[in-house]
Amino acid sequence: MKKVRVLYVSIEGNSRNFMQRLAAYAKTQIQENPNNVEIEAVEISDSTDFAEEKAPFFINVPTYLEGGTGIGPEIHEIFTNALGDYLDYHENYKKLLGVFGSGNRNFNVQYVLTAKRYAAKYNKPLLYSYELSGIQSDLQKLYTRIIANLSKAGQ
Ligand SMILES: Cc1cc2nc3c(=O)[nH]c(=O)nc-3n(C[C@H](O)[C@H](O)[C@H](O)COP(=O)(O)O)c2cc1C
Repeated sequence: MKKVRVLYVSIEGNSRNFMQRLAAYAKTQIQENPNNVEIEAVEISDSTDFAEEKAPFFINVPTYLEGGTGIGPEIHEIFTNALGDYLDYHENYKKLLGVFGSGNRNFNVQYVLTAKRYAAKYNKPLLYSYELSGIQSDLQKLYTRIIANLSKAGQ
């Protein structure tokens, strides 16, 4: 059975909840079709040991920014930096296939800006974004993007 890792950050629990539901959703899809892909959701935090990723993977990151108006050059990421460090470790980012992002539309132009910034920094596509802990259709759409992009990458 094929399996892919999705590395994620979660400070307040929304992304963790989403990723657990995504892994459970993938299991239901595998029951329907054994060729579907299992999701290994891996939380990255300040206490995660760095490791070299062995296979292509995705990331899922919420938005936490600080500084200035929020969109100028003076902004910087808060709370998600462990993921950036993990991606840089042994050039893990070279195996990164794409980025999923979450946020809150109340932040207007800053909506899912962290994921956009990660995508731009590592020159990878932002494949999907959703609000807070997402809804069922987000799970379905994001899972479809995972399957499509794995296949595009020849996995
Ligand atoms: C201090 C703080 C700053 C945030 N800044 C943004 C933001 O700039 N843009 C955005 O779309 N969402 C922003 N959010 C919303 C979070 O990204 C959103 O609640 C997300 O689901 C949190 O994920 P988590 O619960 O997994 O940590 C912010 C939330 C907090 C608490």
